[in-house]
Amino acid sequence: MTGKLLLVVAAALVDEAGRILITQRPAGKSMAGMWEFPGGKVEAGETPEAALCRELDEELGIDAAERDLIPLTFASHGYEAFHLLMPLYICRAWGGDPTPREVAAVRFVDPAALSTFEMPAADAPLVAHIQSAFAG
Ligand SMILES: Nc1nc2c([nH]c(=O)n2[C@H]2C[C@H](O)[C@@H](COP(=O)(O)OP(=O)(O)OP(=O)(O)O)O2)c(=O)[nH]1
Repeated sequence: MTGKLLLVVAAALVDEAGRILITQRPAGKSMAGMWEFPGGKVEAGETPEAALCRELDEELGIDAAERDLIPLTFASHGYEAFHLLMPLYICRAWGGDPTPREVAAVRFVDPAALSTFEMPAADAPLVAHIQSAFAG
């Protein structure tokens, strides 16, 4: 492996209609304009669940409880500069309305439509997993 292992946590927020929330990366960041699952890096001394609740608040202004984060799957992907390890949680309950804060845009989309959005390479297996798990 070249580079370091980077631990990032992410959530698939699911609304009552079964749609999944994705956020758009803002200009100035790596992979700007791409769509992804909300989340971010786990900081030193933080649990993955605490990091995810913090990121959901910072990025979307929503209040999620750790007990409402259900492990779904994970991504393990080698980027040029680092290897990404990213647990993905499902979350169906939170407080507040998701509002773009540190992200360019927020959308709820049908699982089948997820593949029409440009997402980071690491996310392809996650999208496939969600689509098969949510196939109606
Ligand atoms: N939140 C999130 N990050 C993802 C996804 N897929 C994926 O490859 N990533 C990568 C992008 C970033 O390199 C890293 C998340 O870091 P971050 O969101 O906390 O930090 P950042 O955008 O400021 O990172 P960067 O500009 O330094 O690359 O994980 C995803 O679905 N959601």
